[in-house]
Amino acid sequence: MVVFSEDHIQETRRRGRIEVICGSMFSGKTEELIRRLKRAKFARQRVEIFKPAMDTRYSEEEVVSHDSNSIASTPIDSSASILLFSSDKDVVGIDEAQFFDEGLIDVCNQLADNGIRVIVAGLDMDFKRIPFGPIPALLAIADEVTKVHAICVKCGNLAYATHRITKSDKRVLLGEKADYEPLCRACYMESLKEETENK
Ligand SMILES: Nc1ncnc2c1ncn2[C@@H]1O[C@H](COP(=O)(O)OP(=O)(O)O)[C@@H](O)[C@H]1O
Ligand SMILES: Cc1cn([C@H]2C[C@H](O)[C@@H](COP(=O)(O)O)O2)c(=O)[nH]c1=O
Ligand SMILES: [Zn+2]
Repeated sequence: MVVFSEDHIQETRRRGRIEVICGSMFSGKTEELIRRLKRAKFARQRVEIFKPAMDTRYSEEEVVSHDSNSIASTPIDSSASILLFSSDKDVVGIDEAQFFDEGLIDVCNQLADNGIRVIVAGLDMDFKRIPFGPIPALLAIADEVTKVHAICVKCGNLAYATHRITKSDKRVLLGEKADYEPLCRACYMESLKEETENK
């Protein structure tokens, strides 16, 4: 029996489905999204990538990973715009999906129902570990879910949450290593305890 580690059918045959890549910050969500989208392009699929226009962290136009991998994208303000730009596409990628409105759930379903492969990447939880924006509902309706993990910067175990270093209670705060760190559950709890003690 021959076992392929990659399901190549996704890259060559037009078949509607929703794939969600989730995890903490630095877990490799964007790299995995870019990897799948670049492979789809090699397979001559018509690909479009969207990101929230407010995510200007590394670039206004491109989707960029923490390791500087990048791919051209279309920044948009509202999930409804995705439908306008996607009718002639085979594959649609969406990064930083946690920042989109709840309409994204219906948009992804409509695209997949129309035969488009939809690949969504986003944070599953905010810095307080509360499920983030439309991601929990997208996980529910997805055909396939991939949870990726960063390395806990305190102990080297697998990280599962994002700890905010910067003092701010706002839910949305763009940032990277100076503002956030990926931690395992035990180190996350320890950090919260230290913060309470130092108040
Ligand atoms: N603690 C960490 N654990 C794993 N990767 C890390 C860590 N800190 C920095 N990185 C870098 O982040 C990259 C993943 O970046 P990216 O795909 O943009 O993640 P995400 O989109 O999940 O935030 C890794 O390839 C690695 O180079
Ligand atoms: C946890 C958390 C994160 N953010 C912001 C910080 C970054 O700009 C993005 C996440 O980017 P990544 O590709 O997953 O590294 O989200 C936020 O606004 N609020 C939060 O609670
Ligand atoms: Zn740890």
